Amino acid sequence: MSKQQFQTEVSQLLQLIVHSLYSHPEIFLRELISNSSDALDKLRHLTLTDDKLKSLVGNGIDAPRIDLTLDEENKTLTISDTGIGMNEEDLVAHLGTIARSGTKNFLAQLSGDAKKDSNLIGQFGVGFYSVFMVSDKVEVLSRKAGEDKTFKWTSDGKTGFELEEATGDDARPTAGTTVLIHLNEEGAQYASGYRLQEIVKKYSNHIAFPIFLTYEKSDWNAEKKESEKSRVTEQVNAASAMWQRSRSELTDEDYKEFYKSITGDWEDPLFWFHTRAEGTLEYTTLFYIPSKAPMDLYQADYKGGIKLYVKRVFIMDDSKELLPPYLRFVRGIIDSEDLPLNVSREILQQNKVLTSIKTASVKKILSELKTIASNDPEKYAPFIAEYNRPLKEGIYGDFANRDALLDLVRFKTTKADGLTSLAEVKGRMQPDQKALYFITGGSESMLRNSPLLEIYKKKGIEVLLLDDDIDEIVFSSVPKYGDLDLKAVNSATASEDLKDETAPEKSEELKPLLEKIKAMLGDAVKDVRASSRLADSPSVIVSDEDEPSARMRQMMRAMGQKELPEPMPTLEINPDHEIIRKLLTDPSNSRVEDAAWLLFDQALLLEGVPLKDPAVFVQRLNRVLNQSI
Ligand SMILES: Nc1ncnc2c1ncn2[C@@H]1O[C@H](COP(=O)(O)OP(=O)(O)OP(=O)(O)O)[C@@H](O)[C@H]1O
Repeated sequence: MSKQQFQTEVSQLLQLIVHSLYSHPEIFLRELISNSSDALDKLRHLTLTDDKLKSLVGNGIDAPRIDLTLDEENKTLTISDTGIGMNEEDLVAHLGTIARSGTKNFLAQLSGDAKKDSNLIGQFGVGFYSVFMVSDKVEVLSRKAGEDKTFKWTSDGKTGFELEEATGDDARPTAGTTVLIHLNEEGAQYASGYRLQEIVKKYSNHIAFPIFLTYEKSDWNAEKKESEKSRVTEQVNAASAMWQRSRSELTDEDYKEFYKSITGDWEDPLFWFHTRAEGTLEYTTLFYIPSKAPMDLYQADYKGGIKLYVKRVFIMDDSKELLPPYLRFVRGIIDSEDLPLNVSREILQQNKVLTSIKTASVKKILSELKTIASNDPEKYAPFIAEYNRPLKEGIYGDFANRDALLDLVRFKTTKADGLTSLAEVKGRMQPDQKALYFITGGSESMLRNSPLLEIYKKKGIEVLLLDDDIDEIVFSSVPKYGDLDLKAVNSATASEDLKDETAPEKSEELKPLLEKIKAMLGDAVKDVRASSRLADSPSVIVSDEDEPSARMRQMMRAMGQKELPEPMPTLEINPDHEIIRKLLTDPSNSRVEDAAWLLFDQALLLEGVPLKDPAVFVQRLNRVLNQSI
């Protein structure tokens, strides 16, 4: 028997682990199962490629499996696999040192602050040594495939380990590794078959090899009216990483069942996108679009819907880092071959591998949706009914994919029934139309009746009706659709587009009246000018491109922004309207002041802006009413 010290780095790492770096000691099982799964993967590969090992299959190499055996009474758990195994040198090298480059560097970075260090260690990975969170004595019996001897490695996880050749009952008849764990106080909770099943299902359900559990099972004997204990061996995992199979092997039913098993949803998903990437980065993604938007879609503390796996080992399932927030309704899995197993949430945020996977995944989801939208609008409609709004958030938040998202979002317009795409609106443009126009700021019926649309109706120009409360914020940040300008109908530049030749003359004639009204309205307006966009209404409020509109200001205030400079809207007057004509022919009319304020207030009301002083408005209205009756 030889007694050996751990490499200094191992001792340091062990110290760190045992001093509760992990808040979930249960992950020890995930780590050991994952090691077994790796060992089985390696041997599987060799039995396919190495003639000597190929010949040993069935005679020294058993069928791949992982066995968990629980001894409830003695509080021991063994994890045994039929994988590649380790010889004496391997055991020293793998379970006595940390061979990874950068280990020293990593340990030097540790600060002693458990929280900070746990993030770092997440990136580094603790692997096998995590077993010492639940045990003070671990025995490893291992026999390397193709060799005869079994070696026994024993350690208390403190200073070092003992190594000897295993004989008698300890000698393994076939290749593989058995890890015998004497559970300590912390680990005693895992001396339960039910608990182990739960952990295996949670973390290792889709490990590609069968995992069997031997434990003391209690069954209710109805006749005797008592529970009976019996020792049983049951397979506890599904043993198929469904997403690792090729698309051609899988039926629609397979996809739907798997969706239901991971989401608990009763309904079938709308669509799914299954991709395997090979090259610099290797990963598989399987994304589903639920037929109904998740209940928490609009809650700040929504749960992310993507499960992250590393080499088929479950890592986490509620991270918000796996897809951008606007795709929070997507469900499914990302399985990476390149991430470390212990990747922590904090690490995920800056991990380059994950960033690349995320970028590619977003592109994939959006392009698949685009294909459905163009090939099968009927299939696309229920998707839009549920998810148009989150896509709009993407237009605002995901600059890199804005163009793709603009093509996916659907709109109400003044011409089309139902919803339509920007591409379709573009296709219906008038020959001399200079831009695409939209109107925001109220309910659909308010928008449809807005005076701002009068001239567009007259000219046959289609206008997008943006009646969602986030539309104004979203679309004020989108200057273009392709090479076409996108303009709000109440913006000054939209009115430029509509100007006709007669306008300058009219504005000359109107000048004295405009100045008079401006003087009367004082600080309430920035300017009063002749309008080129009104047909039936006498007045309208417009705002400058670079200034938030009246309604936007209201929203900003509601969201707690108090320091907003007072809005200075511009009032536009329709030179052809009867009221204005009357005021023009009788400049000394005593009612000009009331008229000026009423023209302004009614324009505000149509914009959906509440009046600052409704009482004054009503008094004025009654005065004018009284004079006219
Ligand atoms: N069941 C096993 N069968 C064969 N070799 C094993 C087994 N368990 C561990 N090993 C060997 O010990 C090494 C160290 O394992 P450990 O879990 O500490 O790190 P890792 O698996 O390499 O890294 P990580 O767990 O961070 O992915 C493994 O790389 C492997 O070579």
